[in-house]
Amino acid sequence: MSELPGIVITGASGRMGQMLIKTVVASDKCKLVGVVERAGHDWIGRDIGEAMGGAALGVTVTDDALDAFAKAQAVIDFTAPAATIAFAGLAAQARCVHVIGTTGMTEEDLAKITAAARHATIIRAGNMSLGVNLLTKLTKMVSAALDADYDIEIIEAHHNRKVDAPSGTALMLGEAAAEGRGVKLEEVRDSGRDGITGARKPGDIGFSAIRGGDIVGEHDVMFAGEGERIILRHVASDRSLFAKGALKAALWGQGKKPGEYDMLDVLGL
Ligand SMILES: NC(=O)C1=CN([C@@H]2O[C@H](COP(=O)(O)OP(=O)(O)OC[C@H]3O[C@@H](n4cnc5c(N)ncnc54)[C@H](O)[C@@H]3O)[C@@H](O)[C@H]2O)C=CC1
Ligand SMILES: O=C(O)C1=N[C@H](C(=O)O)C[C@H](O)C1
Repeated sequence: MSELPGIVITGASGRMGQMLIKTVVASDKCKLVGVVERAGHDWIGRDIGEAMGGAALGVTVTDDALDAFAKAQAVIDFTAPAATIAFAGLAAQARCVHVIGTTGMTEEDLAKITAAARHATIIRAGNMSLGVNLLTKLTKMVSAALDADYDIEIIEAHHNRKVDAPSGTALMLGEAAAEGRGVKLEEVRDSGRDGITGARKPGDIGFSAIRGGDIVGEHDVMFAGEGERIILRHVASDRSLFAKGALKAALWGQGKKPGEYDMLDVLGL
């Protein structure tokens, strides 16, 4: 029997890190071979199962990412932009598939990811769920069918610990809406209205962000016309959704040529 692919999870103590560890441990298609946290974190050196409050898993939390990646076939990374940029170089060096869920990256960060993808298989998406990726398809379709008399507004809601806005998902949906209209999102994006903003500019795509409590992730794409509104909605109620999508991506990426892929490639949408 051939060896199961070994997976490393970065950001091991995070909300997504812990969910990903549970998902990988529960899978019979891969094995957990490493977990990485930032230098100085008090979980470094501890068994990850015990650190998470359960039974030992025989995997020690490390801050030596390259050493962990060298023993793996894939890295699943839901951390922060600066960490993800560094991991992209290390995953390429270690010849690991790099699955990136981290959001909040700048254009400059994304250019670095594209550069790393010349030598590595990178799968990146602001949302790894099947539902949201389907919603991007629907958004593009509806946007293409309607003219600019329908104002497009994207409204997202997340928990009170989220650090970036608009969410990665909202931006994916905005890109899809812009593509449907045949325009560039950066030319029509309107985020964070406040004060005397003036009337809405026709053709703009607006973004609003709600932050509160333990909301996992909710996204509406509203097409507001004269006398009607069409609203496409996705509600995530459990983070395991994202972790299962990320693991699917890590397995799908095995043996794929270096390049930048997304969840539409993984899901065949
Ligand atoms: N694409 C998707 O489907 C989803 C993406 N996300 C994104 O994933 C990211 C993480 O989200 P959460 O888990 O909620 O955040 P979190 O704050 O709970 O976890 C982030 C973890 O990364 C760790 N970290 C930071 N720098 C590091 C470094 N240099 N080395 C190793 N570990 C490092 C932190 O210590 C922390 O444990 C965010 O950007 C979020 O938007 C979250 C859910 C779904
Ligand atoms: O930070 C989160 O929690 C989430 N982040 C992603 C995003 O920015 O869209 C995906 C999901 O909505 C949860």
